[in-house]
Amino acid sequence: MFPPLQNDLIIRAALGKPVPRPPVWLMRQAGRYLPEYHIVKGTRDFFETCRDPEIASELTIQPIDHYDGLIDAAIIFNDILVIPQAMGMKVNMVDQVGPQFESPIRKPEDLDRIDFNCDVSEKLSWSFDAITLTRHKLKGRVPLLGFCGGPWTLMCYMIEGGGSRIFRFVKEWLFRYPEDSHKLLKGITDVAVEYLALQVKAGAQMLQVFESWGGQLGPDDFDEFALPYLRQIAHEVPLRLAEMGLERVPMTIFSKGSWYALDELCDSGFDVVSLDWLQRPEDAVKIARGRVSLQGNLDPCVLYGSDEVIHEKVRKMLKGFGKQRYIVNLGHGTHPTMSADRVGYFLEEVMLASEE
Ligand SMILES: Cc1c2[nH]c(c1CCC(=O)O)Cc1[nH]c(c(CCC(=O)O)c1C)Cc1[nH]c(c(CCC(=O)O)c1C)Cc1[nH]c(c(C)c1CCC(=O)O)C2
Repeated sequence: MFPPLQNDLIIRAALGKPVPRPPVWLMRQAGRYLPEYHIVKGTRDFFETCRDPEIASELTIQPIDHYDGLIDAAIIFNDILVIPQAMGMKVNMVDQVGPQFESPIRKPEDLDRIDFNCDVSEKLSWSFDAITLTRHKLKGRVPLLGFCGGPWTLMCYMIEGGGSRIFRFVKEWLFRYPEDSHKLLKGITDVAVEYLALQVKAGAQMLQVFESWGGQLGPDDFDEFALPYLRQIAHEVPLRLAEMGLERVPMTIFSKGSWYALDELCDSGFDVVSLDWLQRPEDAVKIARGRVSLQGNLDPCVLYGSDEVIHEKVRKMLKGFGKQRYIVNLGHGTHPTMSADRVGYFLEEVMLASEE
């Protein structure tokens, strides 16, 4: 049904199969640092671009064209906040501010407003259409990744109503209303499982869960409020795929700031653990003991640095992780103020270092 895959490096690396060189892609590789992103997006509303399969597929493929041959995966152009939207919440993307929820949930009674039984295939149908169209347009050049937000991270946005510095409201839930917190986290998890499985049905060849606010939790609270739901996702998505008669695909967990949980994340059922730059590659490899593949982890701001610094840091990173069971990436997403040429220089250095 889809064109045959010509580059399966990331799938092989994720599953621990031998690769001639480590694959590379970048979190937020589609977006505002690319001049052509602004041309296509224009003044359109951000979520409108996500919901339009033609535009979403074009934005997804932009970095693949721009860095032709230097990027080994495409990630569907979308956002983690579409799960709260599917569950009935209104979210706007405000220029220079970021996401803003119209009425965040602040008290346990507000859970009555959340649609825990939403019909994912219907509510997010546009997202599946975008994945299917993108798979065709990619013509098998690189695998297409699907994704969703981690339950704890989505709970943060649903309660805080946007970004936050101290996460006062969501932490009040954890420490005052733990049962309601678990009810919400469980509800988000169920939707996430269905959403990920349906992305695979639509054509996604690998999946990543973005638990971007993982590091806001201390180790005990991570074990109570984040880890069990991540485990549930890793366990249930393959079961749901089997029910639908589909083969499982590799799954990655990126829990930013959760360095203390690396050992547990290696046993959580994911194939790949994606790291931020707070961890030394050598230490991560030791802790992982070959249980998973690792992804990451250059500080994205290194891309603001000189040629020499990028050259050195790329080599040090590759030496630390080794070239097998490893996917090259940044430790978090690209920034809008990065230069597309510097991103290109980084990718070229990765290719050179991989062949040394
Ligand atoms: C936390 C989070 C969000 N969204 C996402 C996360 C997890 C990753 C991370 O931790 O960064 C995930 C995401 N968001 C986007 C993608 C697309 C695919 C890709 O990685 O290229 C992905 C994977 C597009 C986007 N998502 C967003 C943009 C910018 C939209 C625009 O203004 O043009 C893009 C390209 C908007 C967004 N979406 C979100 C925020 C906080 C913002 C505002 C960011 C900002 O203003 O700098 C929520």
